[in-house]
Amino acid sequence: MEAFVKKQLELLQQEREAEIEETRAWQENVSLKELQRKGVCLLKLQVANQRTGLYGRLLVTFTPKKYDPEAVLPSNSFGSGDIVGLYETNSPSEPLATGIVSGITQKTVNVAFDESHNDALNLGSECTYRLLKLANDITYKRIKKALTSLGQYHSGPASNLIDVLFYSSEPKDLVQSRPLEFFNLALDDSQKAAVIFSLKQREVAIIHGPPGTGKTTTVVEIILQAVKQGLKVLCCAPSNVAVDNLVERLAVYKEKILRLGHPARLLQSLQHHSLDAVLARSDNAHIVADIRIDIDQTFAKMKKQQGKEEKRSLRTEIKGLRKELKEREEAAMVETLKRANVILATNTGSSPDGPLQLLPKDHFDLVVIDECAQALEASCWISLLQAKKCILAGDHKQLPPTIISHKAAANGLSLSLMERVIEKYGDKIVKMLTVQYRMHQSIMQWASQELYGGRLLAHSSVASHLLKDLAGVSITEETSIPLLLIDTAHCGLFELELEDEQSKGNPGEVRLVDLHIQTLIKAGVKAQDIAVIAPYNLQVDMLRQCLRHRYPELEIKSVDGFQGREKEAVVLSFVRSNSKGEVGFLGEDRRINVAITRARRHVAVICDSHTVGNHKFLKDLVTYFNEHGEIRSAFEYLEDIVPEKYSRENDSAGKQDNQTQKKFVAKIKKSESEHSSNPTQLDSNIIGPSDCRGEISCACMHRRW
Ligand SMILES: Nc1ncnc2c1ncn2[C@@H]1O[C@H](COP(=O)(O)OP(=O)(O)OP(=O)(O)O)[C@@H](O)[C@H]1O
Repeated sequence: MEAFVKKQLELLQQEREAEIEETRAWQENVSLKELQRKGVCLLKLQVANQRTGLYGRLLVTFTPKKYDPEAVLPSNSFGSGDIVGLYETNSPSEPLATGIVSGITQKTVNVAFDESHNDALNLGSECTYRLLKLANDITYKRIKKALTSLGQYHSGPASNLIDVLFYSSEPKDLVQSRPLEFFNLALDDSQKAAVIFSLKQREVAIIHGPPGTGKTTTVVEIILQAVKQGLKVLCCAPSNVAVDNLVERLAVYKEKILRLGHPARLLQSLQHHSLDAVLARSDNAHIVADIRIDIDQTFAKMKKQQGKEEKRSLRTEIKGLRKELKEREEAAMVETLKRANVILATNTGSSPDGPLQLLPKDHFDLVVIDECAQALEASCWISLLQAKKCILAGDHKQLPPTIISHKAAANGLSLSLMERVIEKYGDKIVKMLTVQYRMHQSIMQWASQELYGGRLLAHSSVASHLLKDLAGVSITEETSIPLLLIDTAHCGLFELELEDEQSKGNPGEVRLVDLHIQTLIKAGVKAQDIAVIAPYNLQVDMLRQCLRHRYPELEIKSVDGFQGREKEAVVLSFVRSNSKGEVGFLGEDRRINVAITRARRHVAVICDSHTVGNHKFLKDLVTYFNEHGEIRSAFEYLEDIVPEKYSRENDSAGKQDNQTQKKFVAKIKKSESEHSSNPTQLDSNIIGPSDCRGEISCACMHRRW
């Protein structure tokens, strides 16, 4: 364990340095205007409104400094929960304060500033300000602290758990428990088995939930059963979205739950479960509300005051009121925390230096970590040190946590706790869910064979569902097939080669995606039921530029950004098409698994089978589509393709013994004769290579891949 802690601390340091370096590299070398263009800075803002909100914080609404009330903010990447620095326009270096974005519209951005800051904050309505997105080092500090505590842990509630997770003792024999009465009567046998197994294990149980197998459904049942047994549960996940998902699902059962975390970061519909909201409903609430009114009134008085002395005295008064507010809230906090049966937070939000420090060390009986395979192991130790037993849920066959430092990732930072422990103990501690409720069986079968030992079964409600079965969708060729591959091999639709661009784009594939989307929409499939997914951010940008204005409800995202989601139809653009046969990070099996398994009824893959065929896993995918789906050549879609030279096509067509290749040769010949007499133009509505280049140069700076 000591060796693990030492190594993790080193790797974390490398990761932190890589992140700082990345941020510095693109922030230092560019002007503020350039930063605004890249979406990470908002210039010339004015204060439209400021009030005490979000449970005692100063909430400031900023708008563009223009006299036109219709003025909108420039396009930006600000989102709820982002940490931002507030600067005066004319003072370039130090921020006046840091805050958290609590909401953003086209015309306004709301920022919540904590009490410690807003004493000093005196924002004038005539001044102009800028907001800049900042890197967050709180997460690193908390993870580091947890690792240090793990290294120094001698005795406490988590002793046995630590021994098992670091292999100095075996997971203990099962303890007997009485037959369960399930809350959710629809659970399937594999889910029931996972619930029973998890409750019986003494130190650790793992729920392996392949895509769509009801992992969260199972975790919710486990939590409800644990509470029924009188246990206090701390439930975590690496992201706010995943935690909110659990809060939403548990709330249905009217369980006593409490969500920790800055209210600005929580889904609005769930804010009433937040600690701040529960406190606001506590017996102290009236007194607290009165103090808040006093704060607002004193604040308003202070702003009108001209005299320095009076201002200072009012500021002191505000400080005193805030102190009283805090003390009263803290007293109520202990009571609220103790009353809850399930406390939910992100991994880092469960830090014992937050509200949880008010609880006794042995308060929790069970820690549940959902989406554990996507979390840094070190971040899991923040909550794990607080209980004697843990249940981990996730799927280590999907994408691991995002790591910036390739070196740190290669040396073990991307290995999740879940994967590490499964490697050691295998079936002794794992139960896999085997019935999936998302995909048509042909879509599922590929993932099952390749990654899940052929153990997945499609539930009868989804096994043969197709797009044509959806209300309002007509029966066409496209809506009647679950698997379609549009092959660009030998069509000359190469990826862009740009020296200063790390990411990849492929304009030809953008056109093919567009045409396939048009076909689906024409058949009656709703844009909101379709996702377009590409592994590269540059391609995502290009696809958005081409499609967004026509189909605002179409979701276009990177693979990594779509993990955990599903859509009726998914169109994938694999992008890579080059003479060297390079597939880059498309060669990560887990990324392809996530991409394919987002689809419920239809998945269309657009790729160059010649290029991706150089990678075994991708080649097998193409073969699978060949055997179980429909394959079309890009020639069937684009009239204006100038085929590649015969030398390249000959060599692969001879090697790959499949019908597609034969089809292509025929197509190439046909197309060649047509093209020689009928050169066509690029459709002016469709993005072409020259349109894309402008977008590339301004979108690349903040991209990892
Ligand atoms: N036993 C069941 N009977 C019917 N439907 C179920 C069952 N279990 C899960 N589902 C459905 O399957 C879908 C996926 O469930 P859930 O969100 O729990 O899965 P998940 O594994 O957490 O998802 P993801 O793969 O996105 O992580 C939901 O629509 C859920 O209602």
